[in-house]
Amino acid sequence: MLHGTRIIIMLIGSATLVVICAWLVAVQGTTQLARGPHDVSAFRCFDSRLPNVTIFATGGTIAGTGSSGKDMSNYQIGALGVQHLIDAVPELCNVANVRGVEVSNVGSHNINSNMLVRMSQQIQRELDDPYTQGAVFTHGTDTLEETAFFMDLTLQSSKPVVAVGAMRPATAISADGPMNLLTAVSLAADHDAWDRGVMLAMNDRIGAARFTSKTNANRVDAFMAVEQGYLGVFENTKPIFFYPPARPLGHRHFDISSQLTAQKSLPKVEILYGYQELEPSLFKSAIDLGAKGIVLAGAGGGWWPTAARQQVDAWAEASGVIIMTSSRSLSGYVDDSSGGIGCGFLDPQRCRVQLQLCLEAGLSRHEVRKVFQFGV
Ligand SMILES: NC(=O)C[C@H](N)C(=O)O
Repeated sequence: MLHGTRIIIMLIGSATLVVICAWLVAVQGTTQLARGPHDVSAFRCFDSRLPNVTIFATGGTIAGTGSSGKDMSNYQIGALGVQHLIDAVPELCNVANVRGVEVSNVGSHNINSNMLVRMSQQIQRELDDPYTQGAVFTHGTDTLEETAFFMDLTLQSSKPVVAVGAMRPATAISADGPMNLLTAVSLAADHDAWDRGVMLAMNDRIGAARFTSKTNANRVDAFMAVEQGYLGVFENTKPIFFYPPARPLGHRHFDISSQLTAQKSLPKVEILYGYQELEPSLFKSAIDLGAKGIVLAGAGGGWWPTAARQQVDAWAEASGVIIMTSSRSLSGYVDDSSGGIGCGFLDPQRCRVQLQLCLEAGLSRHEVRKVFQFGV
């Protein structure tokens, strides 16, 4: 009898222990995410089994509204705040715990290097947070590629960062913003997306920030990586990659965490366009206005009129301004043969961004050449 009671007591004790352990594991599971730096109430909805993804909003057409469903060019940019964008896609709650941070609400033609620096520092802090699994930033599409490339060069983390925008305002019939946002968050929440740098999620496709550009001013399928191709696609909203994770050759990280204050802008770099009968005095004006570097969007492999070239070389020599040569063609490689430092595979706008970061880092002309012409 005594023996039987002892067995029953032992059984009850063990069962209680199991229940307590299970409860502790469950509680630990929920509190681990909830206990993060963010109050759970900051999330639109919260499920401890889902990853935490932060959405940084900057404005653009994705946050724009027009007066009618067919208005796709004359609309108000930046009419909607980040919470509105999140609330418009309740399906986000099945994918991730999303939290919105409004960085700005402007058309992307008004983004400047000071805003880029601040946003990069904000996103980096978020990625360093163990409770955050990925980040998304919404942005106007016109200069999306510059911001995405800047983030690619300055952020350091295995976690996914996804750039997203829309070609149609939120009020348009068949607005593309909500689906683009859902795929972007799905990508940022997906473990297969780790170690791939900053990506773009536009029109059911995944592109690398280094190579994907806006190739059409109006159409929904505006973004392409003409030469290098996409990284993957979305099937429904699930990201499917073509290849395992990799970073492009020539990728280099620029640490902007310490040397820049939030008030500071990056060194001034101008872009000039190459054409028949190019007027060289435009370069002189850019130098006189304080440019530390000039990128020429030259013809073909970076060519421009020989007389203009010689004149500009003399000015550059006297002033110490770095002249870079890129191409006005949609894709291709530019080396040093047409003069200046060739931008390699980078288009003029990306060449400008990388040169700004090189100048900020204090690199010499020789070091700048090495950054752009890796492997040559
Ligand atoms: N589709 C867009 O987002 C274009 C807009 N003008 C912008 O870049 O802000």
